[in-house]
Amino acid sequence: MSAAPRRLRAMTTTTATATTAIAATGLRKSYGDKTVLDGVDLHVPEGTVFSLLGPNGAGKTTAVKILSTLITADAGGIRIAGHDPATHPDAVRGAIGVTGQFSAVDNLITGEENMLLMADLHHLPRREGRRVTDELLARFDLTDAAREPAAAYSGGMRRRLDIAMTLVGSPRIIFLDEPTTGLDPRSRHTMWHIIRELVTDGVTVFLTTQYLEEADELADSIAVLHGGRIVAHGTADELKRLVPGGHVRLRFEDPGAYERAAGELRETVRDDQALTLQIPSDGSQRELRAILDWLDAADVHADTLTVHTPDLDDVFFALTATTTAARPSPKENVR
Ligand SMILES: Nc1ncnc2c1ncn2[C@@H]1O[C@H](COP(=O)(O)OP(=O)(O)OP(=O)(O)O)[C@@H](O)[C@H]1O
Repeated sequence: MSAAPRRLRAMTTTTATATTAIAATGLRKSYGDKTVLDGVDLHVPEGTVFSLLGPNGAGKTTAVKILSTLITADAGGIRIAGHDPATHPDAVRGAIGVTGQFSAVDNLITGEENMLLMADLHHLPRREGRRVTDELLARFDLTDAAREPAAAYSGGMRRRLDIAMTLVGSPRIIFLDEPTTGLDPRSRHTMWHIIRELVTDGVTVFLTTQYLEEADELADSIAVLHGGRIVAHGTADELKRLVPGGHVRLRFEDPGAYERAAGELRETVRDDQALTLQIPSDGSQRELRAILDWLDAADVHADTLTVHTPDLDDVFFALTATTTAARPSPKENVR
């Protein structure tokens, strides 16, 4: 985990009086007889990264659309940068930027033209628009490609241009709806770097993501949306403490040693194909020593021993288990 979120976490937990950038209470939204948001409360202090997690169809985009004035809630109170979107939508729009799953980039014109168009939309004087465009294109490593049509950009470049366009209006709050979906690992890391820089500049980031690792890396605070409600809320570390799942994994190359160990050890989860045993453990030195002592005493030789502490994936799948299919990660492919 990076140093920046830790620093921010410490800051947000100690600064109880921090100004609130985004607040929602009792947010409700239904489409026909389908209730998507069923009384959602959110609180995001200024200058922090908040991540809304939830399985597909949980209502994350709906929440972003409501908070960013694109649609209205059926009920609930909202304050964005101190403004009520129901009564002062323009004030809210002036304070926020939104980068959705569907890009605002016009593929038929160049990156530079997209930026200048955005500067015009924000009524920036010509020279100021030019300056901001050049500065942002340089910041997002797009200067060399500035005069190429956006259609020729890679997915990562287009996503960077999209965020650069959002920043033309200098928003203090940015909604990023799945900003790294479909990006390769390198582009994803670049995006994470951009998000961290935004926060360093004091911008508040509201992030929805399908990648738990992304929330773990970036977010000061995480809420899990499920069944229309926030089912858990806290820092990544707080959420990880909610679920058991720590274990030590022993892997054997010799089937005989594996069988002997499996026969002796109680409370293990066997994987007969991979010849691994999973022993519940908090990963403490005391428990590891006990396992090693037992292996020595039983004269059993494990080829590898790895310690697994619960991660956000464990939390997510535990909290959203009722409608989410079995966890696909190969590391959970244990019988
Ligand atoms: N305009 C609409 N009319 C009817 N139903 C809608 C509308 N918009 C969203 N929904 C439904 O509301 C639910 C929540 O959708 P939403 O897009 O907010 O979920 P999400 O958490 O962002 O999902 P994903 O991760 O797949 O993007 C879904 O069941 C969706 O089909």
